Amino acid sequence: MGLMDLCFTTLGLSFAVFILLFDYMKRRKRWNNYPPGPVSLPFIGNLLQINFQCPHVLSVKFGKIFSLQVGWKNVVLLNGLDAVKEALVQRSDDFADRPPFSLFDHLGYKKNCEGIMMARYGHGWKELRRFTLSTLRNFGLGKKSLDQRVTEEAGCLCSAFSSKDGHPFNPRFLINSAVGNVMCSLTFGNRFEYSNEKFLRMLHLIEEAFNIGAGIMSQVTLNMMPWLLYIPGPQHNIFQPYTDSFDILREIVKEHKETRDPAFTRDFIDAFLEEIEKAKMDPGSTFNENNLIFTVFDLFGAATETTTVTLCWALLYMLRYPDVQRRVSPRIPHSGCPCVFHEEIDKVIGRDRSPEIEDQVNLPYTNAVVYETQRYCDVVFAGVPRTTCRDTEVQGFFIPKDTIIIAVLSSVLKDETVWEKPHQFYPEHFLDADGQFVKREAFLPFSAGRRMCLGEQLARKELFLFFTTLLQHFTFHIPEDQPRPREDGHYILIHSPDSYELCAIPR
Ligand code: HEM
Repeated sequence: MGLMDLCFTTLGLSFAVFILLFDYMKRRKRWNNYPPGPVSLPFIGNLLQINFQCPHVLSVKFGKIFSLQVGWKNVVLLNGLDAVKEALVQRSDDFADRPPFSLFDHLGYKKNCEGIMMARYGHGWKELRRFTLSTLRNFGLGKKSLDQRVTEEAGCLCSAFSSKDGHPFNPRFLINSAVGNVMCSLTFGNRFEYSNEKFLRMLHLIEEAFNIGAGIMSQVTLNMMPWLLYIPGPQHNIFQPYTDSFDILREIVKEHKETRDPAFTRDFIDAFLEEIEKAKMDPGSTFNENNLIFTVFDLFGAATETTTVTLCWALLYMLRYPDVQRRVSPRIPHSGCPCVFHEEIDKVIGRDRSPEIEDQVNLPYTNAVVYETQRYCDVVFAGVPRTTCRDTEVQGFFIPKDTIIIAVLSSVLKDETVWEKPHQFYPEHFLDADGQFVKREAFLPFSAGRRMCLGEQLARKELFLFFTTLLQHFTFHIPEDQPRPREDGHYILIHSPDSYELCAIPR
């Protein structure tokens, strides 16, 4: 071997040792009492050991609070009611941040212009969340109340189901259109026909963007290896549905600006434009036009998939558990079981008027079925990632600042120490001995604490009113010659049912 070769080999080896040492230092845990976890591999950490469908499976070995290494990022998973509640509720402030997400950095998200879902915890997020909550909650804006908008849409959804004349169909598309329309009504001031091309394209783009944002490529690969975005390749295609959605929203905002009457606020976009006007002199304000686009996009993304998928699960459970369906709405022939709850919808609401949100208190069984659907299908099964804003602790474990936190909601909704039948569909979880509805502390499908779901009230209304109106008008059957739909489904950020068909028979 020549001197030159020897030099290169020594240099190469030194470099390799340096890189391995650097990687080791990055992955080394220098804190006492940091949550335990599996041994991590150089550079990729525990990436190969993560079970994306059931992230809490390692808790069997490491306990309810355990750690993972994803690349050089420290991740801690919290499982079970006690750990999740202590972190998200009792130490709400410490766990209120979101991790940086390189996908969004490349889309132009920056301080005070990062929408609401992935916004870093701070003044901008607080201001925007307060504004969004009060604008959606006090929807005295425009001519119609929020309840009226949902009820009207539930009627349109029933007409669309009727048009299937009892033939088999997959309900997902119609439900998604109805749920999307409620958001359109709140944010743009009007609903669309389910066949409107612009509307369909927007729903399609949002779904595509949601799936991309939730996919392995953006969640893990681009976050771990953001340099991939600086070289050409198919990874750049992931931005298209986002930029196309932003273009559609930009056009809608432009129309609003042209037709806006400052004396009359029609919808969320008008209300936001008013805030932009007020904040004109403040260059650091969170109320700016790009942030309006990102916020509306977030609202659609957060609201449509979650609510649509939950309603699809609700109908799937009605097919799988006809006894439950019969108790909610009695027209399915049954074999002589006592009719304690059976006539609930017919008895309380009848046929001549639409269900209203006030009916909830008089429909304990129906309400329990909706709650149990959310518990059992655990749509957002691993929550949305959080980050610690400062050094903190949970259940005696030390968790340093900037740790990514996964509060596994599924482990709370199916916590074996809390629920009587955690792995069964059992509406009685939400009923007391007298058949009255009871709320449960471990019912956390919307998460908890500072960053908990902002749309809970709206989602609750939609789930109850859509479900009750559909059950008032139809009985649901599995189409002849089709198998009973499966209840395991698939997991990509949210837990969705595999596609299935049903027959909606008018009652
Ligand atoms: C069944 C329906 C829904 C479920 C299960 C659900 C669940 C969730 C969950 C688990 C989170 C993460 C909270 C956390 O980080 O701890 C979240 C956040 C969020 N949700 Fe929902 N959601 C639903 C419907 C909606 C609707 C209808 C809206 C729209 C109005 C909405 C808007 C949001 C927003 C904006 C956030 C981010 C909040 C923040 O970071 O401050 N969600 N949701």
